[in-house]
Formats: sequence, C-alpha cells, structure tokens
Amino acid sequence: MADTLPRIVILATGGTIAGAADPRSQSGYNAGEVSAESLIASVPGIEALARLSAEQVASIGSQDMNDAVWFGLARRIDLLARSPEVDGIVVTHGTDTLEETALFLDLVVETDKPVVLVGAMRPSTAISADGPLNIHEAVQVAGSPQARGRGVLVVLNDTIHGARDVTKTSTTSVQTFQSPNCGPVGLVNPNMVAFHAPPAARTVYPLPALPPLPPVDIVVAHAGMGARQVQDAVAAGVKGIVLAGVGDGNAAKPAIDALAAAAARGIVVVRSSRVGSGPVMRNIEIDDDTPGFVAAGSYNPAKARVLLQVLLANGIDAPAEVQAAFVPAP
Ligand SMILES: NC(=O)C[C@H](N)C(=O)O
Repeated sequence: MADTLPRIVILATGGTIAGAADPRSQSGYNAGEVSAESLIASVPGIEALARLSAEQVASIGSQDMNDAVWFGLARRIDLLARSPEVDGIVVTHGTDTLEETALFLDLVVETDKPVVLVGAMRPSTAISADGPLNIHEAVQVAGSPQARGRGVLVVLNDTIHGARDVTKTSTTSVQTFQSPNCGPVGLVNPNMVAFHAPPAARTVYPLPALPPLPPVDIVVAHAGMGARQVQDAVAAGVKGIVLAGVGDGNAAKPAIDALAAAAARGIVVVRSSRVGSGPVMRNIEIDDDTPGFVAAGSYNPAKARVLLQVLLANGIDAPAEVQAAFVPAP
C-alpha cells in the first residue's frame, strides 16, 4: 500500500499555521514557531494519504516574506519537481502574502506536478485550529492526478483556488480565501478532491538569476489625493508603479497627471483597483493610450505588482508588451 501512495514534499515557511500561543490564552501568538515535522505530526491519518518528507525553508510570518525566500522556494520547487521521486509539493505559508507567493511561483515554476500553498487563520494551539485539516486537504490535492497541469494552487477551508485569482478577503475568518472574479477551481474534503474548472492557460517566465526583483511601488488612491505619493515613488527610483485606484482604476487628476509624467520617463504604470473585484480594462474612464498606461485586468494591486516585477526582471517593459501579459488577447 505505502508504495502506491503519492510522494509529497512539504516545504514549510512559517505563518500562523505554524504559530503557537501560551495554551492558557486564546489571543496573541507567535507565527512560525512550530517545525515542519510537528505540523505533519498534528494531522491525524496523514500517513495514509502520502509518503511525506518535510523541509524547513523559512520560519517567518508572511508579512515578512521577501524576494530572497521567494527565489529560494522557486529554485527548490523546480529541483524537487524534476525528481522522479516526487509527485507533488505542498508549501505551508502565512496567509497575509500567500496570494503573492502563489502568483510568483505560478509565474516562474515550470512543472505539471501539483504545487499547493496552504495556510491557516488560527495558530496551532488555538481551539479548533484550522491548520491540521487544511494540511490534510492540501496533501490530498497535491497527491491528486486531477491537480496536475494546473499551475500553483491554494487550498484552505475546503476550497481549491488558482494562484492568479485567489485573494485574502477577511482579516480573521477561516473562509478568508476567495477568487472574487471566478470562484474556486475545485472543492476538497477529507473524502474527495473535485475540480470543476478547466486548467487555466498560463505563461511561465524565466526566474531571474538573483534577487531582488525590480522595485515597483503600489500607490493607493483615495478621496482628496494629490501627486505626492507618485512623486515620492519616482524620486525613490522605482521602475514601475501600480495604482490601487478607486473604482475602475481611477484617481484624482493630480495623481493621474503625475502618473502620466512618470510614464513619460519610462516608468511602467499599471492601473489596478482597490475595490477587490472586477477587472480594470483600457480606455474606459481613463485614456490609457496617450500616456501609455497599462490596465491590470483582473490582477489586484498586490498581484499586479508581482507580475510587473517578473516582467521587468525579464526585460519586458514596453507598455504594449506588458499589457499583453496582463490581459492576453482573446
Ligand atoms: N494567518 C496568518 O498566517 C497571518 C500571519 N500574519 C502570516 O501571514 O504569517
């Protein structure tokens, strides 16, 4: 029996899923304190699902996730995925930036083998910790032949999401991960894995030789916005600016004028939205053609930043080319 089980490697990075608190208290905890081995040991019955091995890649809250850890993870996953001894990979991760790591890995790791990111909203010592079930379900998905060829997936709370669409929507709820523009790609519970969406088309870019990725700032629009945030980003030497715009990727005239001036200097400007769902398309409320802006499509600001960084790192900086990567021609 054990010989027929999928061989899954768990790469642990920290986060609340590995958080621990004083057992007498249910509030306040330290992220990333529990080792990968202890995480696995906390999941009853997991040995019946897969042959598991674990590696501790980092022990950080995902608010501290950074390019160095991303590059290390991408290289390790690439190597593991090439091994005939490995059928799937699970990455345990904090939830705060999980969607960014998922997209980064989806953009740079070329493999048909399942790569599944998983987190938890409650630390391992909480009443009704959600980590053990989420790990169980992530291992089920990583070991499922149906999960092959789907890029990087995210599993939490019985749902399977695609890396490009998933986002954290609640600060505290266990059902925080949603794909607001298309819904989850599948469902999982301890007895089944089921996908209802076809695999998404994806483009994989070469992983640059070394971190860091090119600097890209996110500028958040609001009522009464001026030009200062954009001017500060330009003065800091960014190569790209993502506007987390109001509504359909909009902003007050002084900010739009400053973004046009930035674009004229060769800084790539991508318009996304702070709204949380719905696409931002070209030339609706804003004239994108004249200043050479890029519309983010359905990439939220945090994800638009990651995609733009990966494009810039690969020398893709002409607005038309960047636009085609954000919203591929139908
Ligand atoms: N639920 C969590 O994992 C939150 C934590 N701050 C993290 O992202 O690491």
